Amino acid sequence: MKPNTLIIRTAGTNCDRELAHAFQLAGADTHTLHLNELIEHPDRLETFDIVGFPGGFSYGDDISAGRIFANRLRHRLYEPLLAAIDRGVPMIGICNGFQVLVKLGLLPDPHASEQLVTLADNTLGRFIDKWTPMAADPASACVWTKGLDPFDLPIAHGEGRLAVRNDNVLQQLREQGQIALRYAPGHNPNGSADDIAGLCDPTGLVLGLMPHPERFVDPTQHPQWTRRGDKFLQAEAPGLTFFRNAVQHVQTPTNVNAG
Ligand SMILES: NC(=O)CC[C@H](N)C(=O)O
Repeated sequence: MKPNTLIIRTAGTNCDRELAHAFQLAGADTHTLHLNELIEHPDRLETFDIVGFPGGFSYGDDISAGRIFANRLRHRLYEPLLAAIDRGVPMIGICNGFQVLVKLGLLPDPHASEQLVTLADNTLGRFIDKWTPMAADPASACVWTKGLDPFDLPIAHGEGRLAVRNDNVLQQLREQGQIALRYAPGHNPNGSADDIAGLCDPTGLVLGLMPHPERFVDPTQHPQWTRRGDKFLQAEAPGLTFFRNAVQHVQTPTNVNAG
């Protein structure tokens, strides 16, 4: 079966088509819905196997990036989103989507009573757009990052500095295998605590990350593809691995609660 993937967009979203393309390459069907439509018909969430929150500048990054999108979800759709996670639905928030997931409270722990982490202005104080080396933590529970060797992905953000409420929170994230992705040592582009590039929830189903895996689903999207040799060209692009992992996860019957 082809998993049915929901992509939620709103005013200022700009990566929804790339995200749909990536999911389609990985073997999923995709439907892109405007947030207003989903708020009117929250039961539509029940028909999807995977959910994606794309990047962009939702509501012009007003107040802070992702805040308005997150508040609308928090007040109108939080329960249906929790129910989807309980059903075993993997979710990914990329860049602005990650900012939405942490400000909404789905990450790092959907049952926490307060916001535990945030994404603040880059330490350089400006938007940064560049290919960046990083690695997935093999000990992480994350379903999206399984089997990835160290790789490069493009980053493109102004507010990507992950800040944690206190050291206990960071310790817990480490112990629970929630640090899914880290920038390579010496390549932290934004000042994130512990070089964190991506976090998952304790179940490993929900991933948020600042880099853009949907922009590296074919080896020739890499700036050095002409110099990296045949092996590089024949291998699956690492960005695509994220989406294939999620598709395979929901195609495995024991991972999904029909409930
Ligand atoms: N590419 C993105 O999603 C950018 C996110 C957000 N607008 C920022 O600048 O931080």
